[in-house]
Amino acid sequence: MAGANSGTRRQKPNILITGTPGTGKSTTASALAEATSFKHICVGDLVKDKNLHDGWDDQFESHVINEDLVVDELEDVMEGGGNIVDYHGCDFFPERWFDLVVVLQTENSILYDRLTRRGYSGTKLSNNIECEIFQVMLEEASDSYEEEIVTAMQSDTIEDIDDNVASVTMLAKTFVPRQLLVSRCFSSVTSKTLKVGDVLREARVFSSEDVKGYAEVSHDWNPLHFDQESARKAGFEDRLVHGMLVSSMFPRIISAHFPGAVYVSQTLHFRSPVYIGDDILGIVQATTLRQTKNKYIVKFSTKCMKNHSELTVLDGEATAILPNLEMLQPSHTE
Ligand SMILES: Nc1ncnc2c1ncn2[C@@H]1O[C@H](COP(=O)(O)OP(=O)(O)OP(=O)(O)O)[C@@H](O)[C@H]1O
Repeated sequence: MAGANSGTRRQKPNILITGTPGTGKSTTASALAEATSFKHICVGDLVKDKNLHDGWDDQFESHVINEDLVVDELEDVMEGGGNIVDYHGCDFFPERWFDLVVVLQTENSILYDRLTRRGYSGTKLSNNIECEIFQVMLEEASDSYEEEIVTAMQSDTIEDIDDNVASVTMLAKTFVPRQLLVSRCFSSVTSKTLKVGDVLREARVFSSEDVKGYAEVSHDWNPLHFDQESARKAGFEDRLVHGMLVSSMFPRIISAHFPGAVYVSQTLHFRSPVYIGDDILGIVQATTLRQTKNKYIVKFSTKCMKNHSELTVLDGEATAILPNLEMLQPSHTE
């Protein structure tokens, strides 16, 4: 599955919203489409409108979807990116289509009431409730896509919808095309849940333009970053990326996952040089969580490694205040 959608040239991500019927896929997808200006594709409607089915199933009271016709119908539009696809299944879509797969989940009694209100009863009702109890959709998504792009989100209340839309919008807006990031990943950690041990990761390759841009704002024009000869004379293999620029991966990773995070401190040890063009993996792991009145103070171990080796180039510790963690379940408190 590795590298399933590498090589894609889309500039905007494709997002799949999946889950058991009634978990709020259409509601969430349409709010998300409004927030992002992405296109909302409701596969159920598409199947009906374009006759992409093999007839009606009396037992399940729904059309028998023709998966091949659906894939053919959507292939071109998915290539362009910027799509939000909503469907209660996900294993037949080509893996390369999606950059983020959101599995909505709803507490069983809430889902039971919602489906009953929609007229579900008998086998249809019990099948769907069982599907939710056994987390069938999460398992299908986990089996079909890379772990890093699959995220489960609770969808019990209207506030959950708002939170989920805000989180996914943030991820969509910070999407970096594959040709710029070697292994961009959406973490399964969401802005609503965090526990000790959770890890956030993101990869980045720093270019000459990045180094020049950093020098322009920092006024650090050290020749080691711009002149190969100077870098070699100083004992390096090539031009260096500013260490502080590399370390900027940490606040970027934390704030991308926890919008509104207030960065309090960061220690840094520069262990090994980073050269322009190196593929760097930033790793941030929650090590302690402390709850105060209405916010959480979280310590993270922070590390950058060369992506294809075990070499640590930079490490340290960060502390941040996270204001929006209503569902946080602290495993450890200080
Ligand atoms: N998080 C939520 N909080 C409150 N109500 C919700 C939530 N999610 C969905 N609902 C309500 O549940 C009903 C079903 O929602 P929706 O149609 O979005 O679900 P769905 O997962 O797309 O279902 P289907 O797969 O059958 O199309 C709607 O009346 C919607 O308003």
